[in-house]
This record gives sequence, structure tokens and C-alpha cells, in this order.
Amino acid sequence: MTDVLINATGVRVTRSGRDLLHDVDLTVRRGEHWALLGPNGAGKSTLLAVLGATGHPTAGTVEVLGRRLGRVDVRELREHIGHVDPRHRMLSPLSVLETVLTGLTGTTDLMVRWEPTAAQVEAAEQHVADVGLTARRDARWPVLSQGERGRTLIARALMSEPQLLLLDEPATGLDVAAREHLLETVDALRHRHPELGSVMVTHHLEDLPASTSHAMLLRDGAVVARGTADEVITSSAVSHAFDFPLAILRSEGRWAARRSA
Ligand SMILES: Nc1ncnc2c1ncn2[C@@H]1O[C@H](COP(=O)(O)OP(=O)(O)OP(=O)(O)O)[C@@H](O)[C@H]1O
Repeated sequence: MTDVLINATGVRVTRSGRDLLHDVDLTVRRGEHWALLGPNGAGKSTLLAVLGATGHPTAGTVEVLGRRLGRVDVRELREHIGHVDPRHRMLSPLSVLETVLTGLTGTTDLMVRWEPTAAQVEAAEQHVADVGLTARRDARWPVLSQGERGRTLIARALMSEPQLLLLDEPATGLDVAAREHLLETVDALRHRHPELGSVMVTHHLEDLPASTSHAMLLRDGAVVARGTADEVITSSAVSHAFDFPLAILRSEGRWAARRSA
């Protein structure tokens, strides 16, 4: 199988007569971990929805995992994509382990009359361990901290053994320790699954894991820069995208931004 996970060309998304995205090209290969960066309203979530087969492009072609959007059963395609959305709505107070198991059915609740096999429970327990939540496996969603919820949703996304992982602002709302823990979790899973590719949306460069290999900057629905993280996450490109003078600092593989003098 080809190592191209996403091949998007000339993507335009028009809603209510307005272009939210235009002329967006993106190729994501196995082992690549993309950051999708840009100011509020730039179109990041709109693009992530298209890549996750939950939003439809108005024009352009989008191939995800070798399937062309508009020509495939999107429900079947979504089963192969791990989508970590912090706005995930929980209907019942499921435990961490139960929430992770819902990743197999792609539902927000456990399905009635559905019983996981022993092997599936074992896999769920392994993913719970991998995100550092074994001690919290029976804790219920309403009492989980924001960081624990984020890590639970990553473990949930891994249940379907996805080839592509989409992460929408996973560090938003976390304190600095919880953020660092979450980013370590993301780094570790990328290391453990070298065949995986991922796209992470974030507003803050400080929220990027060190394993970020590529980046795309969006502004007003258009691509400002796209390429390796080193090429793209520069003071001039990021300042242009955010329309604000920023100095980008890189230290021990991580990024930080501050107003430039
Ligand atoms: N269904 C819609 N109809 C009209 N406009 C929309 C629709 N959905 C989103 N928008 C607008 O499209 C623009 C891009 O939204 P999007 O959520 O993709 O941006 P974003 O880069 O993810 O922003 P943020 O950083 O604030 O989350 C915004 O101005 C938003 O208000």
C-alpha cells in the first residue's frame, strides 16, 4: 500500500456563500506528524473536518487512506481514522475503560446488546495503560479532569487501529503539567506506531509535541506556508499568518512564540 494517507488538491469549502477554505493542497504520508496552525477563524477545524470525512469539500479532490471523498461510504472510511475531538459529547457517565471501548463501535455510548470480546477488553486495557490511566480505568467521565479526558479520547481513537490520527486542539484547557503529560503521550504513541500519520490543530506553538515533523499555516482560508516544521515554523511565516510580529524560539525540539521587538 502507498504511504500517502491524505492527498488533498485544490480544496474549497463554501458555506453560506463564503469561502472558508480555498486552494488548499495537502499531502500527508505515513510517519508524518503535521501541525495545522493559524489564527481564530483561519479554517483549521473546517479542514480537519474534511480530512476526517465529516465535512464535505465544495470543490477539489480529497483522498483519505486511498479513498476519494464523494465516492466512498464515509462511515466505513471514518472507522479507519482516529479523530480526537475535545468537544466529544458523552451521553452516559461511562468509565475510562468503557469510553475507550466505544472507539470500537464509533459511538458515544456503549451499544445495547454489544459485548466486547476478551481480546478487545485486553486491547482497551493496553491503550489505557499506554496513555498512563491504568489507575483511573474505572473512574467515570464526569469526574475526570480535562487532561484525563484528553488522554482517554486518544486511547479511544486508537481502538480502531487507525492509520491516521486527527487531533483537534487536544491541549486546550489543560494546565501546564497536564499539557506536558498529554504531549508526552502523543510523542510516545507516534514512536510506538511508526506507520501512523497525524494532523494536529492548535493555536499555540507551545502545544506542539516535539515529534511534529511538518506544518501548514492557514490565514483567511488560504495556505500561507506548508512543508517541514523547520521550514514553516519561522518567525516571518508565523507572523504573516497571525498578522502580528512574532519571534519563534525553538528549544529542545519544542516551540514558543512571543511578540517580537
Ligand atoms: N457552517 C458555517 N457557515 C458559515 N460560516 C462558518 C461555518 N462553519 C464555520 N464558519 C466560519 O468559517 C471560519 C473558519 O472556521 P473554523 O472553525 O474552521 O476556523 P478555525 O481556524 O478552526 O478557528 P478557531 O481557531 O477559532 O477554532 C470562521 O469564520 C467561522 O465562523
